[in-house]
Amino acid sequence: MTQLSFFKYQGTGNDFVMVDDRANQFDATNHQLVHHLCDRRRGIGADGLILLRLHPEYDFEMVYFNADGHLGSMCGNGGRCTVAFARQVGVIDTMARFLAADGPHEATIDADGTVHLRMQDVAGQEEVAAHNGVFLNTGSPHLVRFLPADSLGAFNVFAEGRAVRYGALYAEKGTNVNFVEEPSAPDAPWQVRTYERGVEDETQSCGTGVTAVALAASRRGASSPVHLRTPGGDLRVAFQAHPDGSFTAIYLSGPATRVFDGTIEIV
Ligand SMILES: N[C@@H](CCC[C@H](N)C(=O)O)C(=O)O
Repeated sequence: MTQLSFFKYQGTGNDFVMVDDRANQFDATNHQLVHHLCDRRRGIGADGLILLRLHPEYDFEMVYFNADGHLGSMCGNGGRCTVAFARQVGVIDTMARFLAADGPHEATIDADGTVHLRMQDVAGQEEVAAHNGVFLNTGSPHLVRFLPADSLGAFNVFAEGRAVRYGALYAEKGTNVNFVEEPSAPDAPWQVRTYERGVEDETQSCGTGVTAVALAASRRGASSPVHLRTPGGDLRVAFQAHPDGSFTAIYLSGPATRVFDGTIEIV
């Protein structure tokens, strides 16, 4: 029996077990252990687990696992939390250049703790008639489906999201699925609920998901920055949209909070 020290972070309710693995001691192939640590009844409980590792060319590397114990693709909320964590342990001050699953990222931290995370450029988006939505890759794959006014609150995100995630179109790799309601007034936020692949449930918020929604919304008239409201809180996405359908200078901004820390026995 050994003990693992961990920190718990959350960004708009998307929560993560954070491990300082600068000594490179965590066995990243131990999917069962990651799954156990993310278990809300038997472990610490989280939507994912993140290792903060050193990297020779960057301030640090972020290694992200979904709650199912397997390596995930990019995690926007997790990225913001890792930046806040890197500052907590003294790896960075208010600016970071780090490596994640989808490549390099830059970030800054405001005095109030807001983290601005630069996302990878996005080449475009694809109409998906079968699901009445659009598909984009913002570091993670996302289907965005727009719903009629006043329908998001009662919408069955779990059942509908799961059907798309495991459906014929995405069967091989799966996708995250976002359901969106357009703002009722010009300055109101876009409302988003997300079914997350790898968590296999609705989460309180998804950073790469709201980024996908903001870019899809720009094709429906929204201009940068787009304000988005998730069940776990508000996020902002700024970007430059180009005539060829691509997007650059994409920034995801929002809070990233340390919740608690501790140690857990592992076998
Ligand atoms: N919560 C994340 C999304 C993580 C990616 C995902 N679940 C996957 O691997 O498909 C976020 O904030 O972006």
